Amino acid sequence: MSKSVNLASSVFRTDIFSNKCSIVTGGSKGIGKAIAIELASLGSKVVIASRNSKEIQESAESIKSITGNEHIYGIECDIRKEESVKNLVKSSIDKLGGINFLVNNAGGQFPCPVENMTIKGWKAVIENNLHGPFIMCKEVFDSYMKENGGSIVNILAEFKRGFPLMAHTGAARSGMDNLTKTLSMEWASYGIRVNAVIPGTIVHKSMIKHYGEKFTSVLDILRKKIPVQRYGTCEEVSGAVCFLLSDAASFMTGGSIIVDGGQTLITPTSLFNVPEHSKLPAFQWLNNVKSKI
Ligand SMILES: CCC/C=C/C(=O)SCCNC(=O)CCNC(=O)[C@H](O)C(C)(C)COP(=O)([O-])OP(=O)([O-])OC[C@H]1O[C@@H](n2cnc3c(N)ncnc32)[C@H](O)[C@@H]1OP(=O)([O-])[O-]
Ligand SMILES: NC(=O)C1=CN([C@@H]2O[C@H](COP(=O)(O)OP(=O)(O)OC[C@H]3O[C@@H](n4cnc5c(N)ncnc54)[C@H](OP(=O)(O)O)[C@@H]3O)[C@@H](O)[C@H]2O)C=CC1
Repeated sequence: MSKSVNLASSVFRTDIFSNKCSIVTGGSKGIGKAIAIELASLGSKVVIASRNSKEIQESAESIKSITGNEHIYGIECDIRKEESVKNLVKSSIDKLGGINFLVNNAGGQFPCPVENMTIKGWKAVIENNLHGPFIMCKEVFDSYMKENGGSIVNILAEFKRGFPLMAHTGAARSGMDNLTKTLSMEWASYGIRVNAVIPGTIVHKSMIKHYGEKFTSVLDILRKKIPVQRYGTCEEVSGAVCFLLSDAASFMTGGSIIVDGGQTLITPTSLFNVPEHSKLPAFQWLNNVKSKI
C-alpha cells in the first residue's frame, strides 16, 4: 500500500486509491499533472508519460514531493507510436505491479481552418487524439485489464456542434466518444468500465504558452457568455476523473461528464445573457500546489 498526504486538498477520502496503480498520459503538466497529483494524494501508485523525457522526470519528482507518495514514475512515451506505447505499458506493469486505472489525457491540436490544413497536420492531430488513445487502451487491455478488470477515463474536448478552426480535433474527439461507448460494451464482461470527461475552457500556464496570449485573450469574449462566467481549473477536471475512476461511479460506463461551467449550452440564437456575477468561484487547491501544475 502506498502512503501519501492530501496536500492537494482533494475532496475525496485520502485512502480510496491506496491499492491502485494508474497510468496518466500527458501527466507532465496541466490537467494531466493535476490528475496525477490527485491520484497520488489518494494513495495510488502512478506512472505519468509524455514525450519530453526531462520534463516527465521533473514532474514525477515534483508530484512525489507534493504528495509524499514515493511510487510515482515518469516514463518517456509518444502515444502516437505503437512501440513506445508497448514499452510504456510493460515498464508500468514492472514498476507498479499492475494497471487498474488508465487516464488517456495526452492530446492536443493547433488552431487552423481546413483550407490551410496540411495532410501531415491533420494526421498528427488524429494520431494524437484518436489513434494514440486507441493503442493505449488496446495495449493496457491485452497486457493487464483483460485478466484483471479496471477503469479507463478518456479526456475529450467538446465536439457535438462541429469544431470550426479545429476540424482535426473535433473529428478525433467525436471518434473517441464513439470508441468510449463501444469499449464500454465490448469490455464490460472483463470487469472494465470506460468513461469520458469533456473539459470546457481550462486556462492554465502551458495552455497559454501553447496558444499564445493573443488566442487566449480572444477567448475572453467567450468567458462572459459562460453561465459560470469564468474558465475552469485543472483541479475541477481532475475531480471528475477521480470520481469516474472510483467505486462511486460503479454503475457508470460508456458515459461522459462535461466539465465546462455550462459553456456547451450557449447557442448563437439564445436571447438570454447571463447577468454578470462571481457567485460560482473555482475549486482550487492550495497555492503552493497550484503553482506547480
Ligand atoms: C480552446 C479549445 C479547447 C482545447 C484546448 C486544448 O486542447 S489545450 C491543450 C493544448 N496542448 C496541446 O495541443 C499540446 C499537444 N499538441 C501538439 O503537440 C501539437 O499541436 C501536435 C498535435 C500537432 C503535434 O505536434 P508535433 O510538432 O509533435 O507534430 P509533428 O512534428 O508531427 O508535426 C505535424 C504537422 O502538424 C502541423 N502543425 C503543427 N503545429 C502547427 C501549427 N501551430 N500551425 C499549423 N500547423 C501545425 C504541421 O503541418 C506539422 O508538420 P511540419 O510542417 O512541421 O512538417
Ligand atoms: N485546456 C483546455 O482548455 C482543454 C484541454 N483538453 C484536452 O485535455 C488534455 C490535457 O490538456 P492540457 O493539460 O490543457 O494540455 P497541455 O498541453 O498542458 O498538456 C498536454 C500533455 O500531453 C502530453 N502530450 C502531448 N502529445 C503527446 C504525445 N503524442 N505522446 C505523449 N504525451 C503527449 C504533453 O507532453 P509533451 O508535449 O512533452 O509530450 C503534456 O504532458 C488534452 O487532451 C487536451 O486537448 C480538452 C478541452 C479543453
